Amino acid sequence: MTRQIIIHPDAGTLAAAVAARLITRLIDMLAAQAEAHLALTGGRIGTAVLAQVADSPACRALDWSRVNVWWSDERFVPAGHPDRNDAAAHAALLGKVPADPRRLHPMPAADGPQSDPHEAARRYAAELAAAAGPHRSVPAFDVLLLGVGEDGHVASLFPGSPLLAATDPVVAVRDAPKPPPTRLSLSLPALNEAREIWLVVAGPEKAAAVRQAVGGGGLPAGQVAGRERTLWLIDEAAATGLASRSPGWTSPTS
Ligand SMILES: O=C(O)[C@H](O)[C@@H](O)[C@H](O)[C@H](O)COP(=O)(O)O
Repeated sequence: MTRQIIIHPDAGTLAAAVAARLITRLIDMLAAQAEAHLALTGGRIGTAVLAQVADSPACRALDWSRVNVWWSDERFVPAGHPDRNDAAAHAALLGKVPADPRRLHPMPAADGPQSDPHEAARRYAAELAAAAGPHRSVPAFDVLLLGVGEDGHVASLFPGSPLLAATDPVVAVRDAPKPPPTRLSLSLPALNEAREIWLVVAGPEKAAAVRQAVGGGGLPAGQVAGRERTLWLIDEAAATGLASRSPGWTSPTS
């Protein structure tokens, strides 16, 4: 399993580079398999990546009809609410590509049939299991994108939360420090089923979390690892103070 830190000059370059990397990775994967499973998250840089994917001429080279799209977390608000991560993803990308609607798997909304977040979490877990294949509870996400909060959270798993020890694939979050407070999130075991996890991080306010997570400091962001590859894709500002050789990580300068 490779662990790599790749640093880009600024947030704009980072978003464009991650978009190019994602398109190429998905094209390569679809050359070897019938379908791909992509897991999206919310947040500014995550959404900026999706917008850059949509703007890339290479976007049309990807057979979107074979891409299953999941979410690693979602705000538990009514469907279509601007706070929804799937609303941001649809506006940035999914509404602009010929995706197969049957392969788009938004998390349940607060105004849906499961008005209780725990019930909604169970329903999404069932949807994941149905697509997972034998002996699995979630698909082996080919690429799972994550943003990282200033506090080192990923998806909607926050530092100190008892949900970090959850084993169910999907958890209901009631007291998220980042508004809105009620959310759904994949658990750490579900996140770590991914073949590749890409943590995309920009801004000086994230530098401390990056250093601590990469250094093994116990933050949620430091507890995710792809089964085949873990990439930290960050800009210079978020790399502030990062040792040029972080133990156990390779980087272009190493
Ligand atoms: O629902 C959310 O808000 C995201 O899932 C969350 O995990 C986000 O990715 C990070 O908070 C980083 O967000 P920024 O990139 O906007 O700082």
